[in-house]
Amino acid sequence: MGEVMVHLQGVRKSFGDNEVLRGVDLEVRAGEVVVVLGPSGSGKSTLLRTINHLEKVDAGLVSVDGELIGYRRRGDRLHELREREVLRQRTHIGFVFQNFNLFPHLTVLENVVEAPVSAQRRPLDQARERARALLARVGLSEKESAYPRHLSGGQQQRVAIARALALDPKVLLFDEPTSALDPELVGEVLDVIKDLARSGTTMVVVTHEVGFAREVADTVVFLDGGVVVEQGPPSRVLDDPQHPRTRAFLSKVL
Ligand SMILES: Nc1ncnc2c1ncn2[C@@H]1O[C@H](COP(=O)(O)OP(=O)(O)OP(=O)(O)O)[C@@H](O)[C@H]1O
Repeated sequence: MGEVMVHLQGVRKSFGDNEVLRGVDLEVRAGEVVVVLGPSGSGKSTLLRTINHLEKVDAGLVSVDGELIGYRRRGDRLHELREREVLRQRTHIGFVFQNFNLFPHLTVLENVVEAPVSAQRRPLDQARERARALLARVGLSEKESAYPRHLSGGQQQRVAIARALALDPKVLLFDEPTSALDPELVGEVLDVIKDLARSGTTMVVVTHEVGFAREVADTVVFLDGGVVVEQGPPSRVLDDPQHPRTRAFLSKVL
């Protein structure tokens, strides 16, 4: 495993009086696949969203590749980053949403080309060439001229993964990437994520797929009530859980 790529320290987040994250520490190293499991409402999506500043933290620090997300240190004080700077940082972080979030009026190829051209100012020809290579990687070369509405959910999610990769992210975040899919389409999306894991992509995956966690995760993080109650290799957390909350969760889902 390489250097620390994502670092969360004492992260807290409330929505009104609902305290959703209650002091989360997390470290993700380059090339590591971290799978976050936990009951519904435990704060998994919120945790993921703090990593690219889609949610602003109330307390604690988040950094990606050594850069503070949302804040800059000046002397010993923290100053909030301007929106432009947050957007720049976000281009180093790929995010794959549950519901794909493709642009409906753009073709598959245009969806993948859009971010590197608009957010990273890459030349169009170069972005197109890279997008075609990524569509080949997710097995969708023949669909480059189709519109999202003509694709299955699994195909749309594979386009969304290609789009996230087009930014050459330092880390790729997945928020329940298969939970909006019909069961028969889940496998094709998980296969793409497994392929990325094998090639050393740094990833944080929030999912309910315990089998996937067992097969792919280097580290399983179990979140409950906004705190990490247990973390470690899948062989330990899933097969020999130490915390009663982890045991209770696994007895329901396995
Ligand atoms: N933007 C928001 N405004 C208000 N409350 C929110 C917001 N986002 C999340 N919450 C609340 O935070 C809590 C945790 O939500 P979160 O989506 O992070 O949990 P989760 O573990 O991902 O759940 P699930 O597995 O059901 O997706 C929930 O009570 C939710 O209602």
